[in-house]
Amino acid sequence: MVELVAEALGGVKLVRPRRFEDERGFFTETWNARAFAAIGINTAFVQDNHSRSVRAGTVRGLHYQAPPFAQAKLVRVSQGRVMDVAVDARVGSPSYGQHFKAELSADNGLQLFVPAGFLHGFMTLEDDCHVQYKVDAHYDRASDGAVRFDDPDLAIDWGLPTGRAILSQKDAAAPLWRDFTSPFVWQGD
Ligand SMILES: Cc1cn([C@H]2C[C@H](O)[C@@H](COP(=O)(O)OP(=O)(O)O[C@H]3O[C@H](C)C(=O)[C@H](O)[C@H]3O)O2)c(=O)[nH]c1=O
Repeated sequence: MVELVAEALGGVKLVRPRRFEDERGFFTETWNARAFAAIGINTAFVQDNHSRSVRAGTVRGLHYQAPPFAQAKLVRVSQGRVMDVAVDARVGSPSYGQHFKAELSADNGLQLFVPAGFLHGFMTLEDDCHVQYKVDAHYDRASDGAVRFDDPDLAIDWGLPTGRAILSQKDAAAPLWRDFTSPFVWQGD
C-alpha cells in the first residue's frame, strides 16, 4: 500500500509506502509495481542509483538528461535528510519554471516521483546522507545537463544557506535559468 501524499506541477507526486513497525524496527516495500501503479506511477525503471553525500549543505543538481535519454525518477533517502526539488522545464507548460520541493528522510520514508521534463536536485540537510533513486532511462553522459541550483529566477529555498554549498565542478559551472534552452516540450497533459 502506497499513500499519495501530494501531487503538483502536472506529474510530480509525493508518496509514502506503508511502514510496518515493530519492536525490531520496521519493514517497508520501497518499490512495488502494482502498489505504485494504483496511484498512477506505472514507470518501467531500468536503473537504480545510490549517492552518498558526506556533508550537510551538499547540492547535487539541478540536473536532467535530454531526450531521447530523458529520465523519470523515484527518489528516496535511506540515511539522513535532504530537500528534494523538481523544476518544471517543459516549454509551454503552465507551470514552466515553477518548482515543488519536499524534505525526504530516512525517518519519514517519503519518496518523490519526478517525471521526465523536470530538473531534479537535492541539498543535504545533515551530514552523511544516502539517496537512492530509480530511473527509467540509462545514464547517457552526452545528454547530461544542469542549471544553477541557486538561480535567482527559480528562487528555490533549499532549507540551508546556499553561499557555502558543496558542489561538483559541473554544478558550479551550470548555466542560469535565463541562459538555459530546455530540450523538453509540454505535451498538454
Ligand atoms: C548520474 C550518473 C553518474 N554516473 C557517473 C558519472 C560520474 O563519473 C559520477 C558522478 O556523476 P555526477 O557528478 O553527475 O553525480 P550527481 O551529481 O549525483 O548527479 C545526479 O544528481 C542528481 C540528483 C540527479 O538527479 C541525477 O541522477 C544525477 O545527475 O558517476 C554514472 O555512471 N551513472 C549515472 O547514472
